[in-house]
Amino acid sequence: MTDADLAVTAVGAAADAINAHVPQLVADKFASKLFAQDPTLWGPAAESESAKRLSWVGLATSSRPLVDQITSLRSKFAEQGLDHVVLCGMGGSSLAPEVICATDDVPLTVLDSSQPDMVRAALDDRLEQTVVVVSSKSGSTVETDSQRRVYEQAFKDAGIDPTERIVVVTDPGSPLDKEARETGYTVFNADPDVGGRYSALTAFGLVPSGLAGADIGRLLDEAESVTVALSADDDANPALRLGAALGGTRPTRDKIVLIDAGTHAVGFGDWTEQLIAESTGKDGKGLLPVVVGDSPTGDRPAEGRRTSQAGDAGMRDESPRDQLADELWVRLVAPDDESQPTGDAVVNVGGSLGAAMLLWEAAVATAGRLIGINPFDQPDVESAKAAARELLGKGTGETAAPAYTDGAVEVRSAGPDFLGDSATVADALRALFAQLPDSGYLAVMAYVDRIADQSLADVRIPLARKLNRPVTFGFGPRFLHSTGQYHKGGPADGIFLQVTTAPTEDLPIPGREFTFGDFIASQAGGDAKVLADHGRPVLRLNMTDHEAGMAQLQQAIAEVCGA
Ligand SMILES: O=P(O)(O)OC[C@H]1O[C@](O)(CO)[C@@H](O)[C@@H]1O
Repeated sequence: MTDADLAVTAVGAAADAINAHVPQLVADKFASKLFAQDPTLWGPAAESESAKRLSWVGLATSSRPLVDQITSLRSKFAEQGLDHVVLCGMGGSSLAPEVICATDDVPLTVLDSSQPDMVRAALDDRLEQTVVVVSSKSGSTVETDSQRRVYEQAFKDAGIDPTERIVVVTDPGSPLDKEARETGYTVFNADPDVGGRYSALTAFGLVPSGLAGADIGRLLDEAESVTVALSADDDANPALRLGAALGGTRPTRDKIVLIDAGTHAVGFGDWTEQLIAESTGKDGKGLLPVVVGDSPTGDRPAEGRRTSQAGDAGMRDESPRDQLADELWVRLVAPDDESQPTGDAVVNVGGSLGAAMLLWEAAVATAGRLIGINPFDQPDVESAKAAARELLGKGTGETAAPAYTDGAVEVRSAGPDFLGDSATVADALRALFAQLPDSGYLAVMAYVDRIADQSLADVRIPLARKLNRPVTFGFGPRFLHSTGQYHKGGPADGIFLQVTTAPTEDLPIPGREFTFGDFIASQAGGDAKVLADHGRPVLRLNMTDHEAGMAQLQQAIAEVCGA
């Protein structure tokens, strides 16, 4: 099925879900009501939130004035030789620009971390030519505020006026909005009636991307070209079809494996991951995105290959395997790919980037209705932030002594006491894996420098093969703003492997009584505590020496997975 610029082609249980649900969605006029911003579509409990979270349906038009504003600002910076754009932002404030720029092959440094070495590497990179975009809808995200503080200090130390180098994107009236205007920064206010994970076509997606040189006008054209198709009460509507496949399979297939099957959109799975996980993972329900494709975040295998044999052989970076009974495979294909998917429950999705972003936003909103949740709130994210703040108040991120230390790796558990008589890292891994429910998943959460240690993401592959269950990999604290909601609010069947490390060198945060090292440790400690409070098993491995610890971890995984 193709429409202009979009293709949603399904087979097996995915096709059955489409046939079962799309006619009713059409009869209910869901699509036209969605694009008319009807807040009642997800039930009375969701109405107050959805009433202020639906402007994204019209951004292809309403964001148009931004294009010239951003393009002229880019020209002004270019005249000054400022050609290195750094984006400070988390989750919905950075994931879309990362994909937009990687796909347009324009350079953008995405600093979405509190890991001291990663922050320092960004600070040390071409400051003289650097423009920093500080993006935060709420204006209160501590990672972003901390990144802003160190860049302000770095510019001042270099004799550079920060107001000439820092551009702020935030909601009107946010704490950041007020402070930025008082300070004299260039400020773009984003549409307040769009949530972070739906903000790709707002100033949050467009300002960093446009300043970096991406063709943001084309992006809006692409979204505009499919708005009629996506708002049509019609069986061919690609958003209704994809939404039904995502949220309407019976028996439920709630593990959504996102496979790079030749899409031109680099790292698209990372952006979709937050949209799916944070929108649906709540009330003990939801869809778990499992990204197995290329990604600028380092999920790309070490050799950096882009392949497109995914989907046919099962998955790009795993040996051919049978589809699990609770998996839906979504193959992200090239825009002109009209191949038919094969398998038990597979959907091919293709289209230009702008069109695909609007498609997925509408599809997840559709899936949310079928699953019976509010796709626009994130009720469990705050709990981890509060736990992190509590630990910071105690001056450190660590709460408990290690159960034991194996070489350069401190071993701790949180939640159920599952370590037993374990004495090594390999023993601890086996003990954690023994906690995996039949319907469960393993989430690997690595609070490390995601650029320097990007190859760590490859551990997902042997672990998935060994466990024959979905395995996700996320760099911390970035995943806290993406899949973190699902881990806490979704089905309670995850087991968690948390990796933390000693930074090469810590980094103070100007005006704060804690360092980046304290902060990231408290984020990891806080998240582990909240997961434990939800009764989830967490294995916490802390590298007291980074290189030695990482080598030990790789060796232990190889031993346990029988490599
Ligand atoms: O743009 P902000 O307000 O800094 O929030 C960043 C991210 O953190 C969250 O609020 C929670 O994880 C996301 O929904 C959001 O995209």
